Amino acid sequence: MSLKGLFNARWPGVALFDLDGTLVDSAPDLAAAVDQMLEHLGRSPAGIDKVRNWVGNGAAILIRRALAGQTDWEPARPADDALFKDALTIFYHHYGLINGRYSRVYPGVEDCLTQLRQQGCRLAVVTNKPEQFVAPLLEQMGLDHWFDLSIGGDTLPVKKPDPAPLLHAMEQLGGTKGTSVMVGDSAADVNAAIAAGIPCVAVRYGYNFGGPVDSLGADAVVDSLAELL
Ligand SMILES: O=C(O)COP(=O)(O)O
Ligand SMILES: [Mg+2]
Repeated sequence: MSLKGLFNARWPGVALFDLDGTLVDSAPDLAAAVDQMLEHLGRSPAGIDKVRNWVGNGAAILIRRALAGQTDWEPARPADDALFKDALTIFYHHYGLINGRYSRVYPGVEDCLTQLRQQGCRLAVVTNKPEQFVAPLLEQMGLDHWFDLSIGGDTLPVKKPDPAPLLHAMEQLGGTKGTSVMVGDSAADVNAAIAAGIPCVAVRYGYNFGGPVDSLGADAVVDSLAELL
């Protein structure tokens, strides 16, 4: 189905948006906090180009990847448990201080959210980012007022690619599988949507590292959220 057909058949319904790499380019803040954590542990900084590729499966996997200096995507290699816990605590501290400072809303996002709301669509953020960082980032980016609900990576016992966060958000907003759409940037988003039985639009500009976004199996792939309108 074409992008237009996909949306026309579902609107006004429920749109579930991934956060990092879809609505907001948060990699500069995540990279700064990861590098501060690594320096604290006496290690060399990883830099934004590596860190960007480690985002999308939640903070714990981001930190496991950073400790392993991973250049491949799967699986996150196990790290010494005590070291991992320390690293995660240090990362949370630094990210809490820096969250939103260098992050930017992607072009096309404001227009897309404005128009979807005007059409009566209900909107939720469904992210793997830990919940405590979600509201502060949305507020700082001026995006909080668009969303009826946000689900973080630790809001439920499971996170994307498990379908539960998507289904939970959809049900909370009174949506059905026939009237809901997921919009994301990574394999976690597309696989969660497939498992939930709802269509997924993927953006090309985000952080997916598992290969080209076009081969993830999304129902549509766009270069900007403006294309959804
Ligand atoms: O891994 C993360 O913390 C980012 O999560 P998101 O891409 O699901 O917003
Ligand atoms: Mg993402």
